[in-house]
Amino acid sequence: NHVYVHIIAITEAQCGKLGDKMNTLFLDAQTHLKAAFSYIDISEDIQKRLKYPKKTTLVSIPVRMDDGRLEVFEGYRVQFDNTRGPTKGGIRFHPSVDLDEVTSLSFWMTIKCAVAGLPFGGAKGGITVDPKTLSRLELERLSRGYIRALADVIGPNRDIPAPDVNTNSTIMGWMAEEYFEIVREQRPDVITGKPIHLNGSLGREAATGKGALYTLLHWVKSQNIEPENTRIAVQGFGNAGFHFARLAKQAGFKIVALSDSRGGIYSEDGLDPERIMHHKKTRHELKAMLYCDASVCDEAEYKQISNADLLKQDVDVLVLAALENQVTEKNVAKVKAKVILEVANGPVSAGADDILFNNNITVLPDVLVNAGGVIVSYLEWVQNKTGLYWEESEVNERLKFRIVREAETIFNLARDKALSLRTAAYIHGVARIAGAIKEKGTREYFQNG
Ligand SMILES: NC(=O)C1=CN([C@@H]2O[C@H](COP(=O)(O)OP(=O)(O)OC[C@H]3O[C@@H](n4cnc5c(N)ncnc54)[C@H](O)[C@@H]3O)[C@@H](O)[C@H]2O)C=CC1
Ligand SMILES: O=C(O)CCC(=O)C(=O)O
Repeated sequence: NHVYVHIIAITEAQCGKLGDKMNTLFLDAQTHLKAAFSYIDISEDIQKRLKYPKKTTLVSIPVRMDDGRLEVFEGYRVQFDNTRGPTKGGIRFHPSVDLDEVTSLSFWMTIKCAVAGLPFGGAKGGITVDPKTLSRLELERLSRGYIRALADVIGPNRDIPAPDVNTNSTIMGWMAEEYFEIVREQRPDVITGKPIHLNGSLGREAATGKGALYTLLHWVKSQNIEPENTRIAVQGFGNAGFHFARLAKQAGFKIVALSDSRGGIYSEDGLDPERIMHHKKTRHELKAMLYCDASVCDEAEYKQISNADLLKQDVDVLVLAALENQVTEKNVAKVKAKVILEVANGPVSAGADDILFNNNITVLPDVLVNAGGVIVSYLEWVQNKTGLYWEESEVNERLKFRIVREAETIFNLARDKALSLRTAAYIHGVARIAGAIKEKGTREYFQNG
């Protein structure tokens, strides 16, 4: 029965019916594609091609648990489109991972890699698991099992995974090592986001947050706004949210609210993300800051807020750096921020996005804002392929150059055509994908076999 459900799910994903059946994220994500199509001269064939994931793989991963039990986990890898190059995208470990979510994330990766001008298509993977319930050895066995199950599907010139929610450089290191064992060859270019000691790139850890900051800085400059006069609330205090908050404070912005999955804190005087991360690491929750002695923390007054409260803060910029569908038609009316910075993938639903546009709230879109991660992953892949490793400053320069260049194009397009920044970003990315599909010739589209 279990296998049967998997086969049905794959068939439906391949037939593009996934959205209709599950009626959720993938269908919502595709709305932006439709909006972009109306501004581009793009054939019906190409439009149709972009609605279907190219390849969907579902695997079961048996793991021997520490107490001797065998547990079987569900794993996914969706390779959405590889017209512009090998597919690329992270691996998520989370209880909510399912085919709908992974397909949507693989679609966003396809648009993002094109927006960033990288020679990659898009993919995403995941395992339905709460990694917090596993021991370190169970986590390693699960990570290695994922690669054993998918070794034929990924590859340095085929599909290159990377970290996403609840995965990190350590897990990428285990995965890369497992792949080397299978292919009997050292191929560091098979996975990015690896530890520095295992041929990872300097700068990858902070790249997503840093890219988001470069995009925001370019935006405030275009609007003649000073960082010092800009108050920010950040939802999500993991890899992307923490590095963004840390670097934004350094750049002069005032971070007044932060949250993680267990709740948030607010301070009118401004928060220090590095100090808060230190407390989170020792006490395992961001709110630990609330209980700590003022002499250990600092003089600021902290107030506890809920995740829902964070979204309603009267700030200049609301940064969404957690999961998808955080601002929807249900809560969008409560958003008071003037700008939303989408560091997470898909944090604003399509319906909410339209309302925000009509209310003159600027949304800086995920496919541009969080592209810093995959841009530095690309730089890691290039370094692995050439064997020549760069200084961190060189990596950061290349990241900045690329993301600011694409941001400038998108900001100009949105201004000239009076479009939302998201529609402009999709037009920019989809035009590159459509160009590649067209140049590839007609074999796939007009002939059998
Ligand atoms: N890590 C990377 O390089 C990239 C990550 N992203 C996206 O950024 C987002 C965050 O990813 P990471 O930082 O890597 O994951 P992470 O696992 O390091 O951190 C996620 C954070 O979100 C928090 N969170 C979860 N649910 C929440 C809620 N309802 N309210 C507030 N906080 C909540 C968690 O407690 C955690 O602090 C995801 O959408 C991911 O796809 C995008 C591009 C690259
Ligand atoms: O670094 C990468 O290859 C992909 C990161 C990712 O999963 C994302 O941008 O959502």
